[in-house]
Amino acid sequence: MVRAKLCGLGTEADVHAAVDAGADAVGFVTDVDVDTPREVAPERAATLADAVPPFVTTVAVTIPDSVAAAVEVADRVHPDAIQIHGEFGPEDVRVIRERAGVDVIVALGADETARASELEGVADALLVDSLTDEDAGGTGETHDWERTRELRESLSTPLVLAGGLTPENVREAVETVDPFAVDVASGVERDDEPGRKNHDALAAFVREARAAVETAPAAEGI
Ligand SMILES: O=C(O)c1ccccc1N[C@@H]1O[C@H](COP(=O)(O)O)[C@@H](O)[C@H]1O
Repeated sequence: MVRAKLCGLGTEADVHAAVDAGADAVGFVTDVDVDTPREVAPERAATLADAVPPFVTTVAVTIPDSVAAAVEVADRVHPDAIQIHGEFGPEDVRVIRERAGVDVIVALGADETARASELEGVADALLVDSLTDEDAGGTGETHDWERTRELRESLSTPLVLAGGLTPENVREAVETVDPFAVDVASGVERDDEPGRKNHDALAAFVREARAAVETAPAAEGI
């Protein structure tokens, strides 16, 4: 069954709603040098992560400008995993894993197939997103899912599908790409308050993702 990460949470109420919705992972956007309504300070991310019960993975989502900055975010937030955006290579990821002592999810663009191969077996997961020129996510834009399916088939590292997912399109996205997990930020937000979550949309997103008919070999015949 596909897993769901609900990302960009900024309040305790949104954290509880995400957990109640059945999230497998929750994300806190912190230390990103871009303009986004989802950013929280590392200390706030740590407080929110503290409110997450066992069996739900906490993820610090960040755009660090160095390996040391990535480790510092992990040290300040104490997440279960860190999601790094930026031009990090396999050796960087190895060092971050070792120094931070947490799983490392590397965000990359859907066309970065060579980089994905380099990071295969080094990163704990690869998150394929529709990134901006600054390597940021949260764009609300989808990408070519057929291509991402081909990438997924070429990798054994878990692939997380992100970028423009919503309760309305996530079922088709899962059926097309067959990812390990899906990730959403802007597609489950309130219209009247950017950055805050629509709690009905959080529940609908998880429900729709899990309603998808999956086609991965591991799921066949079960
Ligand atoms: O959400 C953000 O604003 C953000 C900023 C900087 C780096 C990553 C960010 N978010 C990540 O992007 C995905 C996809 O976002 P969306 O669903 O297209 O809005 C999100 O889940 C985060 O992992």
